[in-house]
Amino acid sequence: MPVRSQFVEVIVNKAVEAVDRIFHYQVPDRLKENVKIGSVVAMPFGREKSEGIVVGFVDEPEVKSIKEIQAVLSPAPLFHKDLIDLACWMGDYYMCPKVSALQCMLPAGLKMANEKVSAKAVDCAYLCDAGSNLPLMKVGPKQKEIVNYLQVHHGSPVSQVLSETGAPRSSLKSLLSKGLIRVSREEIYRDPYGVKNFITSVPEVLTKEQEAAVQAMEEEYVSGKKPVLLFGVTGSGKTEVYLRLIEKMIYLGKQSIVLVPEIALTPQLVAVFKSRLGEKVAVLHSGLSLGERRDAWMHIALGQIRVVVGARSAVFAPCPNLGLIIMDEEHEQSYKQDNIPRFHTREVAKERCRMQGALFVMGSATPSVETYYQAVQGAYRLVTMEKRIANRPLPFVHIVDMRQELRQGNRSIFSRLLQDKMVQRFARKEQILLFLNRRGYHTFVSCRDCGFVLQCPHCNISLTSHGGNSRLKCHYCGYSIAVPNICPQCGSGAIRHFGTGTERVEEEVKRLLPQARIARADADTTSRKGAYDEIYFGVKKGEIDVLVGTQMIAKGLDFPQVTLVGIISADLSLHLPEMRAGERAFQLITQVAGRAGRGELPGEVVLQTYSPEDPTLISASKQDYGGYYRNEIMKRETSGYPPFGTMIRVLFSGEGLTVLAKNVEIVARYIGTELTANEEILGPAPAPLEKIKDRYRMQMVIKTNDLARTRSGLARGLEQARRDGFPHKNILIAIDVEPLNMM
Ligand SMILES: Nc1ncnc2c1ncn2[C@@H]1O[C@H](COP(=O)(O)OP(=O)(O)OP(=O)(O)O)[C@@H](O)[C@H]1O
Ligand SMILES: [Zn+2]
Ligand SMILES: [Zn+2]
Repeated sequence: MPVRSQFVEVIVNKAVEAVDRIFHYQVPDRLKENVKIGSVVAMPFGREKSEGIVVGFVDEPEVKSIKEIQAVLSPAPLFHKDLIDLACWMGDYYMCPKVSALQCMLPAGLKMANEKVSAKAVDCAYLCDAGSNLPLMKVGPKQKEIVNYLQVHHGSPVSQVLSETGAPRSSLKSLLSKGLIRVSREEIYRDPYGVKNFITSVPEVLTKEQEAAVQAMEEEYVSGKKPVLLFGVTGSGKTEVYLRLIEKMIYLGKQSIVLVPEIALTPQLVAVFKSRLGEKVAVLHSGLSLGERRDAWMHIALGQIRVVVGARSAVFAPCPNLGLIIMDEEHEQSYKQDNIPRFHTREVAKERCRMQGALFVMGSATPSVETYYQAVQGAYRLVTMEKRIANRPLPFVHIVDMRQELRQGNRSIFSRLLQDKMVQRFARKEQILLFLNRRGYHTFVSCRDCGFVLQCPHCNISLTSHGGNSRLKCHYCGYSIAVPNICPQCGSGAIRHFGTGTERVEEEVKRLLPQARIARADADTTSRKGAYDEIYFGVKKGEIDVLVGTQMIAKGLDFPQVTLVGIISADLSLHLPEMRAGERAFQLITQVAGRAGRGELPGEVVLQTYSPEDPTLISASKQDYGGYYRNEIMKRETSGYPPFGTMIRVLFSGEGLTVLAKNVEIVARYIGTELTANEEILGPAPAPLEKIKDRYRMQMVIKTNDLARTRSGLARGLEQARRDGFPHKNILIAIDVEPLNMM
C-alpha cells in the first residue's frame, strides 16, 4: 500500500491501560517507502525508546510538536488491516489493552520486532530450457536420471533429488556447468505432518441430512451470512459436512479456518483433514517448533495454505482471503481464554467473519445454552441432524443408584451391572471406555477422628493422592508431600483416603479383568508429547481393550468397536458451586455416552450416581437436549443469567488478606458510583477458590443487560480509583467480560 501521508497512527507495544490509545508520529522521508499499516516501528516514547505497531495514516496530527519514527523493525507488515481492526474490537469488548490483543495474534516464533526465527532455506533444482530438450544431448545415465526426475518434480530440493535418484552430487554439478539445470536458494515450508501418511476412507454418498446441511450452509454463504449452528447428534457425521463445505471454499479460492477445542486431543480430525486435503492444510499445534509455526503463519498470509486447523489462537490465522470459520464442539470451555485478553473464541470468530464477509459455522451435539437460544430466536441459522450415520441407534443409558449398591453390600467402585457388562464385553472382544472426571488415586485425605482434610498450604483446596497412595498433590500449583501417618491436627492415626480418581479406576479394572490391555488418559499420563496420540491410535487399532480417562476422552472420538461406556460417577461435575455446573454435566455425560455404539454394533452406557433423580442426569441419559434446554432456559430467565443478561467479573488478588479486603472495598465503592440501578452487583466477596498460589482472591460480579453501558461505567470507576491511588500496586485486577469460570 503506498504511503498517503507522512503521519501515522501507532499503538505502543506496552500492555498498560495508561498508554492504551493511538499516538501520532511523523514518518521521515527516508522511511516513507517502508512504513505500512501493520509495520512494527521504533520510536521515542516519553523519555525512552519504544516499539509500536502502525495501525493507520492521518492527514493531520493531533499534536503540534510531533515526534518521528526512528526505524522500521519488521521487514514486512506483521498485521493485516483486518486483524488490526479485530484487535481494536477486542480491546473494547473485553476491556483489555489493544496491544494485548495484537500480541496474542502472533505465533510464538514471531514476537513483534525480535524475529528470532528465520525461515528455513534450501537449494532447489530446476530444469533450464536446454535441459528440457535433453534427448538430443549426450549426458551420462545418472545425469539423465536427474533430468527425468526434475521433469516431473520441478523445483525439488537438491537433497531430495539426489536421494530419490541415487545420483552423486558430481552429476548434478556437471548438469549445472552445462547450463541444463539451475539451482536457487528458496524458503521452504516446514510441514510437521508432511512425512506421515494418513489414510482414511471417503464416504461416497452423503446422508440426506448431511446433504441438506451442506446445502443450507452454501445458501447462507451466498445470501445471508448469518452464523450457522450445526446441531447434530453424536455420530451424525458433522466432520464430513465440514469437509464438503471446505472443499467448496477451496473451489471458490477462499481460505477456511477450523477451530477445535484442543488440537492434541484431536488426532482423528487432524488425520481426516490431512488425508483429504493434503498440503493445502496447516495444522497449528502447540508442539510445533518456532520455525514451523513461523512458516505456517507466513504461508497462510501469502494465501498458499487454504485450510488452517487449530485451537483457540487459530482464530487469528492471517488469512487474507477468508471465506469460512468452522468451530467444532462449540460448547467447549477451552474456547475461552483464561488470561489476558480474556476472549471467547466464538465471539471473536463471529466478529471476524462479520468483518471479512465470511461464513461462521458452529457445530455441536450439545450446544451451549446461549448459542442454542440465539438459533431459536433466529439470530443464527439452525441446521439440525437428528440421526446417526446408517440410522444407528443412540446408545441406551442405564442409570445405577450407587446408594442402593452400598446398601446391598457392594463396596466396589463398579456397580454389579457395570462389572457384569465389562466382563461380557471383554469376552466378546469389544472395547470399553470408562470415564471419571477426576485424576489421581483418591480425591482427598481426611482424619476419621477430627474430620481434618489435608489441604494445599498455598491454594486452600484439598490435596489429591497419586502414585498408589504414597503422595499428595495440589492440582492447582503442583505442591506435593508424602502422605502423613498421623493427623496434623489431632495426632490420631486414623488418616483415611476418600473418593476415587482415574488411577484407582485403572487398578480396579486390572483386578476385575487381569487379562485386559488397559490404558489411562489423563493429565498425568499424557503430558509427554505424542503420548495421547499413542493411546488414541492404540484404541483405534484394537490394541487396547479398556480405556480409562478424564474429560479428555469425552470429545469427538470415533471408535467403532466401543460398545460399552461406564460413567463412574456422574455427580462430580453436577454439584459445583457454579451457574453452569448443570450445563457442563449435561454436555459431558451426553458426549461421553455418545462414544458408544458408533460402529455396526449397538452401544450401551452405565451411568453411576448418588442422585439418580436429578433432572439434568435424566435428560442426559435420554440424550434429550430439548428437554434439558427447556428446563435450563427457564432457570436462566428467572435469575437473569445469560442469555437473558450478561456478566462482568472483577477479580482482585493480593498477598495479604486484610489489605486486599480493604482495597477491594474502596475500589468497589468507586465502581458502584459509576453504575446504574439496572446493574446488579454481587459482592465483593471471597472467590470460591479463596487462595491460589499464595494469593488471596476476592471478586465482584456485575450482572447487566447493557454491556456497553456497564463497561464504560466500570472503566470510569476504575480510572477514578487509580487516580486516587487504589488499589495498592501489588494488588492485581483481572476483568473478565462474559466469564465462564467463576471459581
Ligand atoms: N455419509 C456417510 N456415510 C458413511 N459413513 C459416514 C458418512 N459420514 C460420516 N461417516 C462416518 O460416521 C462416523 C461419525 O462421524 P463423525 O465423527 O463426523 O460424527 P460427529 O457428528 O462429529 O460426532 P461427534 O459429535 O460425536 O463428534 C465416522 O466414522 C465417519 O467416517
Ligand atoms: Zn497448591
Ligand atoms: Zn485428626
